[in-house]
Amino acid sequence: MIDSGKNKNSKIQRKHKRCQAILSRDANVECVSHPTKFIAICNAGLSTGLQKETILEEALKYGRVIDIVMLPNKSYCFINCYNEDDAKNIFDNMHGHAKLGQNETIIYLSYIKEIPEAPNQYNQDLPEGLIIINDFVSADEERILLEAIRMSEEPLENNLLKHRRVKHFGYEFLYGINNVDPEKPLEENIPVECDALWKRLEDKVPDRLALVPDQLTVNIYEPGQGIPPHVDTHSAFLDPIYSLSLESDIVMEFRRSNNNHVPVVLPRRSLLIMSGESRYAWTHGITPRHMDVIPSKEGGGLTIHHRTRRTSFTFRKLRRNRCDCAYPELCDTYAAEQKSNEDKLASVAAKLEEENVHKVYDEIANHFSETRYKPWPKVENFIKSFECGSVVMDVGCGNGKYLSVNPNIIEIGCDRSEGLLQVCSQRKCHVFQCNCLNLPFRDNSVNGCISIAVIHHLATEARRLQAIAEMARVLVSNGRCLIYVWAKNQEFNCEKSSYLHRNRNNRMQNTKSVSNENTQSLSSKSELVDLPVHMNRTQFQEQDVFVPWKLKSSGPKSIETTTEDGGVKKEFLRYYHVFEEGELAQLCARIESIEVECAYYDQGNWCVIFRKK
Ligand SMILES: O=C(O)CCC(=O)C(=O)O
Ligand SMILES: [Fe+2]
Repeated sequence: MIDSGKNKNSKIQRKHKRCQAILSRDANVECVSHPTKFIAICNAGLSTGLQKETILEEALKYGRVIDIVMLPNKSYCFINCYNEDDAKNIFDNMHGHAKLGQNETIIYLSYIKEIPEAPNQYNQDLPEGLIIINDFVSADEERILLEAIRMSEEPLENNLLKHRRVKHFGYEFLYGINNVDPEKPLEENIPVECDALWKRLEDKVPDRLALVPDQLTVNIYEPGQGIPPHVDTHSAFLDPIYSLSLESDIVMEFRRSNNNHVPVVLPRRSLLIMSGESRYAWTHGITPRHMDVIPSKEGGGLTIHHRTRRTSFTFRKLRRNRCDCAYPELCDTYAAEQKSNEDKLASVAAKLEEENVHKVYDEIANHFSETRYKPWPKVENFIKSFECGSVVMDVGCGNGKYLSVNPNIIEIGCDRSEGLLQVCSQRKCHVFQCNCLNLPFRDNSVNGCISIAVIHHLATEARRLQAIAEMARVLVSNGRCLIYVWAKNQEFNCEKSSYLHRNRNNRMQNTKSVSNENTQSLSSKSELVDLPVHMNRTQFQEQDVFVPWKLKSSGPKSIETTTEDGGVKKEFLRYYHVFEEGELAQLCARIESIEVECAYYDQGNWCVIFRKK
């Protein structure tokens, strides 16, 4: 069907009305029927994929523009025109037309009373520490500097990858690691033609901002090229960083967070100084495009700047000490130190677990197994709640006492201790050896997990979290997991754990600080050392403790005492992290893929049941 002119007009009018309703509802903008210098354009906004420069380029064909206001995620934008005549001309030529962008959508214009608050303005409210010195070099100097770098016109291979040409002086900036190698200076130093700049800088800025750089990166941007948003690596360079813009103006975008975006015009021959917050905490980048919206030099409005080639000289001084900036969340030095501390701690923790958990359980396996035969009712109920044919994994299955409570499901046990696994095998249970930090199972592969009295043997929070995350990973969607850990508080709601019941002596003092051979060897590296040895059957005073296991036989890693009957008794020290109330549930809450269904106290343990989403 072909639209008659009349039909078409009434269709435009209907859609126009709908747009005005959106403006009023969404942006609280009042549309008026008479011309004003303010125009709203519907179907032309950031959410429809249009850029400011596209809209401005079109509008400038019909009138002068002071500003274009685009709001994040909106399908409309606003034009602040030079005067009503400019606005009328723009309105008459653009309203109902379909020429903006690639998607051919019809745009609708409305006169409005006022434009909502503009989020930011060019070069106003510059990021803290950002300075632009206009005309830092003369046209003659610009020519001399460009000659001095004698850039090859041939694009190099890695530069093709970066979509711009780059050349380094003094030290090479290694893009693979985003750093420099201070031990490998380049043959070519910063050209001597730059020397005069540093004296000039000294006269213009406070001493703190006047460095003599030892590294230069020259970037050549053809129209359409840019540099992705980045923070220059903290550990590589000192504060400040300089960037000299040659051959043409450019807009550099500074961002601190999603809604903290400041586009800054860098005029040709100006020097940009990034110091303090702007150097350490804001990213800077150049959007690859062919034109920029910039304030027009005359009249105070906006204009389009069609890019031509820009060459920038970025001068920096290598950092030879550690970065001690005030922005640790963005600092690679800080991140590397954190990582190294974490790695050290993890290695100490692994050793502690090896000596004071794995080896001990191997030694005491048979004796331990004799004391563990009665399933706890709530654990048993949990295992029995799985429907026929379910696969349930017992992570840290010990002597396998839970592996045969539900004959309708397939229960698989795993444990780190070979001694305990042997006990399981004798009972004909399905078991294998692994560490609960890395379960050799596929993602989403089991219906249930239990972990009874296991993760309290892991010596850092990160490792306890990892063990829970592993169980979450292997569970199918809607799969459930039950975790028991020893509670620091052995008496909850007047319920004394059986652990305390068994204490006949009711000793007052319940820890003795003994450091065995093992803790001494770790003591220089970790807080996890010199742990108190807990007196059996008493309340815990500390969260990280050694809990003794007394065995009447010989073996390593034990303290020997002579018993009354003259026999030799060995005391093995097991490492425990006993949990505070809420601690286990809080750990689980940090894993996004799961939901804690219930948390309770049972026989001196904190317990959590979680479900995979
Ligand atoms: O071109 C510029 O002005 C900046 C270049 C830059 O940020 C860099 O090389 O790290
Ligand atoms: Fe940079």
